[in-house]
Amino acid sequence: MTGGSATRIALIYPELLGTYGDGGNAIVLSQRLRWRGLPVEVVNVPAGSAVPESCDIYLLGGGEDAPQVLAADGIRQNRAIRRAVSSGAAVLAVCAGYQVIGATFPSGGEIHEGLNLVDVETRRSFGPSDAPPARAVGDIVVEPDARLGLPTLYGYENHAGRTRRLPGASGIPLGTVRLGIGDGDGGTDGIVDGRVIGTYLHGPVLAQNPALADLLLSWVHGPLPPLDAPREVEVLRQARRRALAVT
Ligand SMILES: NC(=O)CC[C@H](N)C(=O)O
Repeated sequence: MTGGSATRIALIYPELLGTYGDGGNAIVLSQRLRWRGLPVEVVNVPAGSAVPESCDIYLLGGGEDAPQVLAADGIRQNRAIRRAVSSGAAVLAVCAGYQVIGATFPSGGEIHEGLNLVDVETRRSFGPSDAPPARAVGDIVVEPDARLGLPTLYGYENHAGRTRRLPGASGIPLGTVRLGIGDGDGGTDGIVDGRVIGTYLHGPVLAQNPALADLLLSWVHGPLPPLDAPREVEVLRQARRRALAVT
């Protein structure tokens, strides 16, 4: 994006993908820009409306199985997010959003087409047994891939789906699960492919992990001025680390 223009943050279909409070990610991103004196515009994209192509960061949150089908169908009406990504936009997709940006995901006993932005697929189970695993509910702690230069990620998860990379998938897992389930493939959570991030972490994830917010912002803005962030965030992160007994 160019020098003085506002960073545009699109909150996609919050009525369908807002069940778990992930709309807070838009608040965190915009506040971290405002604290730095940088202009920002949050673009609320109501369910069913055309997704604009002109945004810098696209946010998709978590939702229930049926709403996420509606969301995928609506977003697919145009290819705005795909075109924006190929022009340098970033995406943060959480839980249902993560499933939706992949190739396929389950809902109502059927497999639905995702947006194919990242090379993952989601099912109720990838195991041999007919009985799917229990819903993944609780705290989740992820050690991010070292290449991302991020500290430990904290959040909570609440999902039935299990996600895995497709053969030959591009991108890297967001990180290694130290507590919780994540993708459920035996150790990873999420994907980072170019400027597209998918993850199972709610929280909102950017409120608990401001370094991840700044990574997204730096991708679309370039180097960010230093920020004298409120100390409370780090105090809360340390308290969380101790409470979860993750060393
Ligand atoms: N928290 C969510 O977004 C849930 C996603 C999806 N409906 C599942 O249960 O797997």
